[in-house]
Amino acid sequence: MPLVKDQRHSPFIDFPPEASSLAIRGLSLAYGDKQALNNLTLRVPRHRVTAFIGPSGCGKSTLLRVLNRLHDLNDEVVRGGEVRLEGEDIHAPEVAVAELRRRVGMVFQAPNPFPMSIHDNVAFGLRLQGGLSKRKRDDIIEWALRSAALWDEVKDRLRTSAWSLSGGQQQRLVIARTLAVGPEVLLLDEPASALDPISTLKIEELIRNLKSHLTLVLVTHNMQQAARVSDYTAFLQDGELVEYGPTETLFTNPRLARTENYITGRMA
Ligand SMILES: Nc1ncnc2c1ncn2[C@@H]1O[C@H](COP(=O)(O)OP(=O)(O)OP(=O)(O)O)[C@@H](O)[C@H]1O
Repeated sequence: MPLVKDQRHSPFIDFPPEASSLAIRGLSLAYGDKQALNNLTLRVPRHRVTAFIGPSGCGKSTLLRVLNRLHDLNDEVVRGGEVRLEGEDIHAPEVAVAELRRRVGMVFQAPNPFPMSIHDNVAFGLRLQGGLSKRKRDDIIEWALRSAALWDEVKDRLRTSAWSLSGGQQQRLVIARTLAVGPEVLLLDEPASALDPISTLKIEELIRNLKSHLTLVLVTHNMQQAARVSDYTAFLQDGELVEYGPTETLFTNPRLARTENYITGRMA
């Protein structure tokens, strides 16, 4: 992936606009008096995995939630700056939030399948969109379950309750449900932190595979996980972007002492 400026001495990587999916500029956010994000500027490259890491409370989830406008209903939130998805301002008045959330899907820490069958979970968003024949819908459901590496485990019991699946399978079902409506970006907020090690590895493999056609943004507490799955890593502290670079560089040769102290565990 080409970079737009000499990265040897800068703690910030950058990408040309045509290689980025999301462009965040001068983004600040406060919950009432509590400043959570402070003047963040970064671009998220298309069809790559970008990890947000940093100590608890540094603003990782807040930043992720801005990207599909999950703060909209919180009257306390005051935001400044802008976020562009493929060049379009996501906060512009003409943007339909439901369509934005279709394009920018989100998966949370705890798997949250709906109380319905495996099939109906994946069909849910497709039915809301309407306009598809049953045959076409079933093809998309199979494609989404295959893309989420779940098809072989559920193809003979699509009509059973989603809650009969294991936690790891439920999380892959939620990913399939999100994929079914054709997002361009997938936001993952600690997607494996409630899962056992084997399920975690499956989710990580899935994340790596999905970047062939999706842009992925991963919030994780687990630095080994960020190192295993992401191409680029942004380190946040106290609501500020401290360093942003190729994951390998950030973990083996960080530019700043603050980053090094965090990744070596010298700072909680
Ligand atoms: N709904 C909210 N109302 C008020 N303050 C909030 C709210 N959500 C988060 N905060 C505060 O904003 C700051 C950033 O929180 P955020 O959850 O984004 O951090 P984080 O890096 O994701 O933390 P963690 O790793 O613990 O999940 C914290 O000080 C947090 O207490």
